[in-house]
Amino acid sequence: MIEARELTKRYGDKTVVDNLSFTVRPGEVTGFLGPNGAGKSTTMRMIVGLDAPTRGAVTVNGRSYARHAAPLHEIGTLLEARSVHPGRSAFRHLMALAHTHGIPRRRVDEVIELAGLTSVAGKRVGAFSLGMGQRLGIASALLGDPAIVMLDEPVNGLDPEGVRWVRNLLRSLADEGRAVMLSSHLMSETALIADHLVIIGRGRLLADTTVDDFTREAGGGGVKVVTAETARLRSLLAAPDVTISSSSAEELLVTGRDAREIGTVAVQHGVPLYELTPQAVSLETAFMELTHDVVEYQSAPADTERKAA
Ligand SMILES: Nc1ncnc2c1ncn2[C@@H]1O[C@H](COP(=O)(O)OP(=O)(O)OP(=O)(O)O)[C@@H](O)[C@H]1O
Repeated sequence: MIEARELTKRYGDKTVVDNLSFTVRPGEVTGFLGPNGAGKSTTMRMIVGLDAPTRGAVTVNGRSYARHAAPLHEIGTLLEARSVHPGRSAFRHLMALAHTHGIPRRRVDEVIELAGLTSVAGKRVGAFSLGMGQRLGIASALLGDPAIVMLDEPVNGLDPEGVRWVRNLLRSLADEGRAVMLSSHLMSETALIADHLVIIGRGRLLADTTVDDFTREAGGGGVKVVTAETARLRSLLAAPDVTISSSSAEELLVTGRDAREIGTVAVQHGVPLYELTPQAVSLETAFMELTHDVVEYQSAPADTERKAA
């Protein structure tokens, strides 16, 4: 479990992490999201003691990272700027790490296989592709069989097979009871992997919620109903707290009643429905809405760029 309490980091007069409290629980994948410069990497660095908080604290399995005698067994990490000696092979890199914790060679072989690196284990790390480097980073994170796994942008540079591998791996790590935290810019990917979301903007907590609740609440999207009897269904559903709009002859967008309620009314009155779809917004749309005001590096709208060109 990772517990951050009032975690704050200032660089000069700039507060990059601001009074941040959140918990990463065992058995769950927690997605850590925020626009560029929001403070995600700084927070992750503080979790593993690479940066010291200006105020507040963060613990890893109950104590600060530095107080663990064998931290690789507590938390395995993949952080963006990871230093791997380019002249070393993947095997030798992992063996060197294993030596620091008395981890046997058997475990090194295990994580090499788990990460799909068997055929390149003897190759110089300097010659690795971005994706292979990511796999090696994940293998290193898992070496100590840690209770917590924290990965900064783990699917960065991976091909679709690699992305699916990370997704399945993180799911199974959480299902084994580990606490998994990942940061990502890929909202749709995070929606597939994460159970829980911690979203920050300009260093502050914007949302601490589940993926389902987040998209549902941000959505308020209503329910799309397709039927040949729109007029009849409209009158059956009419109520002061119900809003119904229509974009075509057979399509209604109903807000104020969920799909189950609409379906029940339709069946009770013999109105055939061809479609009944809750309009949940995508995580990406919900994220953009939430973080719109706190984006540090705002791009110009595409049409402005075109005009300027
Ligand atoms: N050592 C440092 N000195 C001064 N400012 C820093 C330092 N490290 C980070 N910052 C600033 O802190 C802010 C947060 O940076 P951080 O890298 O934590 O954000 P992030 O959410 O990980 O961003 P990204 O998604 O782009 O990786 C940025 O404005 C960055 O410029």
